[in-house]
Amino acid sequence: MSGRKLIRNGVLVTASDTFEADILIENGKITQIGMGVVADDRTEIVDASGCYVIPGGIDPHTHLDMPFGGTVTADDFASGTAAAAFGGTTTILDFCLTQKGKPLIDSLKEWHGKAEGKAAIDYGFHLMIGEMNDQVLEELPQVIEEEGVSSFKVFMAYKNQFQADDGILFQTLQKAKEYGALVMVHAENGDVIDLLVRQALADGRTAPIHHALTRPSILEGEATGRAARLAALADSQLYVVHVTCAEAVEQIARMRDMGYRIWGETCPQYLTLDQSIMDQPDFEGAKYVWSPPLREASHQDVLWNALKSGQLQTIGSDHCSFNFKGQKDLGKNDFSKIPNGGPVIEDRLSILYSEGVARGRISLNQWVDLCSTRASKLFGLFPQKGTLAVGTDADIVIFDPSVAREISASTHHMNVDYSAFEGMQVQGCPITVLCRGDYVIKDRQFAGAAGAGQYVKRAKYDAGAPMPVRQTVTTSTGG
Ligand SMILES: NC(=O)NCCC(=O)O
Ligand SMILES: [Zn+2]
Ligand SMILES: [Zn+2]
Repeated sequence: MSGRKLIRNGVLVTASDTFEADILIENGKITQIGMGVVADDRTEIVDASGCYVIPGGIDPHTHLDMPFGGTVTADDFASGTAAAAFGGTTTILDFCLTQKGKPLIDSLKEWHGKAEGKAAIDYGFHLMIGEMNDQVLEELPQVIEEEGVSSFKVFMAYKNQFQADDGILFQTLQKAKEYGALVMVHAENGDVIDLLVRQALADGRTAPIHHALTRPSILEGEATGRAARLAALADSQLYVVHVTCAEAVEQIARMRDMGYRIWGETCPQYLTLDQSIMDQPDFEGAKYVWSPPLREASHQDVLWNALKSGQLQTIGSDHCSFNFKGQKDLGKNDFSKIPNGGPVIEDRLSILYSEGVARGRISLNQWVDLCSTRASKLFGLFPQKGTLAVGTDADIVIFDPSVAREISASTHHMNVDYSAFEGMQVQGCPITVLCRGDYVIKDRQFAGAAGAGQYVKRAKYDAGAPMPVRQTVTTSTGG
């Protein structure tokens, strides 16, 4: 159990407030917040002068130790969660893959086995739904009630691999409404993409840029709109992961305007990188193969505006790292064989602060909401995590906005041989990170332990609480 700590002289930032106060931590919880909190001689004083003190980041979208594209992600729960902590994240929600015919509970056991003894920060799981039958229907209530897994993921893409059909998605939405869960979708039209990919390869278009060109934004918009309408029909809630483009934002905004419970996440890569980076010589573009793909630069303004106006509500990393050498090069002669995904878990908060807050695109409080609080509320972690309040877990980041640094693979802590953001100058850095009152990062050094992270059972989705606010900002469709 963590000792007593008193964080002094910092500026506390929550999703709603910014104020000067001390924070007392006892037995892993916040027990006092106020000015002039008195410390006894057993209390360690942690000085946060010149820094923001924020709730630990919650990354709602990670893939650690995940088999994909004929290989396994470079980061497991040890390296991935340590890197997350360096970046100011204290809880991740990782995607547990399932297999047809295999009990859901067995897949969850497998994912527990990957995380236990390795995770340095707290973690929970989303569960993939790839089929719908009597066994799945029977297991769903147990997954929610006993396992504390209250979010399901349905892939509308990756044909012949993870893709589910509309019937499976619709029934998952119906059951989520009935039992109190949130359905997450990877929204791209997998059938049409599969055809476009086969046509490109038959024409000899094999380079990484063709990954992006065969997954046009209109197919993300179409799938997003389809999923949102199925959710509306089921009177259920929907969370669209990794939104990349104006067409998808427009669909989400329209349905939210009508009062539907539709939520959207985007990621640092879509806010800062554009498709042109994939068209480099020497197969360099493979480093930036994500699905959905990077878009033309014009989509970035739409995404920033959507974050600012509340049309998109969360930032996930979609961390899914593969080494350039030995993994990405599986697709040297065929872009469709390049493992999809990239390393982002460590850079999420810093990029959002630097490109968002420091450049005046979002407020400090929005930064905290996007990177922590909103995910906590949507995924059944609130108020235990995602805010600074008496009685909550002491998951706390001391963030120094005055530190200027350069992102680089030579200094990052992810177990991968390149950085997607190599050379990017960022303002601000997490200095000290506490998870339930224990140091994970102290003065920018790792001070945690593999296995110290705990599994968090999550509450059911609360349909009553987070209804969308009517939007007043209109979105450009990007042409
Ligand atoms: N996004 C990506 O390219 N890889 C991770 C798997 C997914 O989220 O679709
Ligand atoms: Zn996805
Ligand atoms: Zn993902």
